[in-house]
Order: sequence, then C-alpha cells, then structure tokens
Amino acid sequence: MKNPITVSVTGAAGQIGYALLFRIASGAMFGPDQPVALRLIEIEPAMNALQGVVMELDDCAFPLLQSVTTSSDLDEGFNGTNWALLVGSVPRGAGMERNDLLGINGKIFTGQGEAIGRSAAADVRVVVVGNPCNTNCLIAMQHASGVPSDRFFAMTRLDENRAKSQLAVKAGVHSSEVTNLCIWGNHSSTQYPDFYNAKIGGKPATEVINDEAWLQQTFIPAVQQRGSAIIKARGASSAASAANGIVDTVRSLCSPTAAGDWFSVAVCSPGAYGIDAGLIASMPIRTEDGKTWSVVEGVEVNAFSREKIDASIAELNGEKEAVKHLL
Ligand SMILES: NC(=O)C1=CN([C@@H]2O[C@H](COP(=O)(O)OP(=O)(O)OC[C@H]3O[C@@H](n4cnc5c(N)ncnc54)[C@H](O)[C@@H]3O)[C@@H](O)[C@H]2O)C=CC1
Ligand SMILES: O=C([O-])CC(=O)C(=O)O
Repeated sequence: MKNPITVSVTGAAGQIGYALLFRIASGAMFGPDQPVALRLIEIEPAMNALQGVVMELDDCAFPLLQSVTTSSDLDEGFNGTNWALLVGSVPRGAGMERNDLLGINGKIFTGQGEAIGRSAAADVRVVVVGNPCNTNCLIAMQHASGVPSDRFFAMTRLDENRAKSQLAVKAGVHSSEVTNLCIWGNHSSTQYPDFYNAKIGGKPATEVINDEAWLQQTFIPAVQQRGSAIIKARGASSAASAANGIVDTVRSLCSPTAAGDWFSVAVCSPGAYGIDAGLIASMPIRTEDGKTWSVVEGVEVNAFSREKIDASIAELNGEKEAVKHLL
C-alpha cells in the first residue's frame, strides 16, 4: 500500500466541493492504487453542512479514502498537505464579471497563502479555483513564504475542455481528437482559446474546420462566455464541470504529457511569449516527470493571437494593480 497523498480543499461544503470530494476519494485524481487523506476547510457557519458531506463520504466506504478531517483553522487544514485546492470563495452571479469578485475574495488568499507557507508539506502544490483565480493565485503566492513560485497554479482547464468540446462538435469528431489547445492569459472573458495551434486528429484545426470567420467570431466568444451561459441557464455557476477541470489539472500536472501535446494551466510566468514575468497567466505547459513543468517553446503566435494575448495580459496587469495593497 502506498503512503497517502494529503489533499486540502477549501470551500469543501460548496457546490464545487460537493462534486469534487467524491471524485478525489474514488481515485479519479491520483489513480486506483493511491490512497488519499482529505483535509476539508470551511468557514465556521458552513461547518454543519460540511459534517453532512463527511457523513456522505463515510457512506461511500471508499477503499482509497484513508481519513477525513474538517477545520476552519487554516494551519490545521493545510497541515502536511501535498495538494492545496483553493476553491472556497464567493461565486459570481448573473451580470457580473469574475474580476468583480476581487474586492470580496482577494483577501481570503492572503491568510491562506501564509498558512500554506507555515504548515503545508515541503512538496506542496497549490491550485487556485476561486475567482478571479489568476489574481487570487498571485495573492496566495506572494504570502506563502518559502514555497517556490512554480508550485502555484490557477485553473484554466475548464476553459480548455470547453474549447475542445466546441471544436469537436463543429468538426463532427470526439473531443479526444482535439489536442494542442492552449488557453492563453486570464480565466476571464478576455481569455484566448488558441485555435491556430490546435489540432484535430493530428491535423491543424484550421484545415479541418475551414471557416476562419466561425473560429474567430463564434468559437472564441462561445468559450469566453461559457461560464456566463451556464450561470444564465442553471442559475448558479458551473460546479461539476469545474470539479472535473480540477481533477484534470492535477492529473496533468502529475503525469507525463503525451508526446507533442500540451495542456493549459495558469502558472507564474517566467517571462515567456512576452507575458510579464511574475503574473499568473495561462500558457501551453508540459511535464515530463509529473513533478516539474515547463512552458512549451516555439508555439507560433501570429498577429491575431498576439493582440488577443496582449489584451488578456493587460487585464491581468490591471487586476494586479487593483490588489496591490494585498501583495
Ligand atoms: N477557475 C474556474 O474555472 C472556476 C472557478 N469557480 C469559482 O470557484 C469558487 C467556488 O464556487 P462554488 O463552489 O460554486 O461556490 P459556493 O458558494 O457553492 O461554495 C463556496 C464555499 O466556499 C466557502 N468559503 C467562503 N469563504 C471561505 C474561506 N475564507 N475559507 C474557506 N471556505 C470559504 C463557503 O462557505 C462555501 O461553502 C467561486 O469563486 C467560483 O467563481 C467556479 C467555476 C470554475
Ligand atoms: O463563470 C463563472 O463565474 C464560474 C467560472 O469561472 C466558470 O464557469 O468558468
């Protein structure tokens, strides 16, 4: 039996938590022979609801679930953790942009970053999901003393999955045929789903979908606005697909990337592709060993792409400026 991986989840009693915990405990995140220990973090008023979720976890009798603890104390919740999944925060409602949440949610990530720096395991990796996730991740990173910046990630995988699905439907193929799909920039309505470098069945997506006007004018806004469309339809922001994006993000960071492919996650920019160093921005990422990652080099950025990427990076710089008192 392997040693368990400890996973801390904030906002564990929320709607994403409810879709996520059961998948982690069932083995979907780390595989069918990897035990997990869950550390669930909530604010005090949600502790009763969280106890109900723990009862349901118990009732699943998951073979891989070694232990579950609950806490509203951050040091206890992040104690010895290998993966800190920062979900807890307020979701947006209809008519809001994600960065409207900065003033409400940004401050959550100062204390969480500090506690991760003090209490997490030496190998901790942090995935920020709570919106606006890129800038919240920047805040957490700045406060997590002693944790290297390459351990911080913000989630754009849901956007990648959405984009792959849209292209697959248009091309009449299964979504698994779509590869090399990079989301650039911010997890916001300025994000750029890069169809120019995407492939469908190994061929350029622009050859398979020979309709640049659709790709530029219909596909891009459909991906950018998908979160809003879900809120409009469901009356609540995406939860199961977000939880699935978290599972996919962690799996991709833990397992070697397929030859020639990449995946999307926002990382602390090393200054690649003209993206300001130190911003948390999404770009094409690979890992060879499931531990360290690198930015894929040599991805072509044409004039159209450059403009889109620059617009999203400008937005990230604006968000950074807006929270400079928290950095
Ligand atoms: N990056 C992405 O692709 C996506 C991000 N999101 C974001 O994820 C976040 C969570 O969404 P939901 O689960 O739907 O919201 P929710 O409102 O259902 O749950 C959030 C939970 O966080 C808890 N919470 C609030 N402040 C906390 C704190 N300081 N510490 C610990 N827990 C705290 C609340 O008590 C609540 O149980 C939102 O900010 C949402 O916008 C949602 C979908 C996709
Ligand atoms: O749109 C929202 O507010 C929730 C979210 O981040 C998404 O679904 O991508």
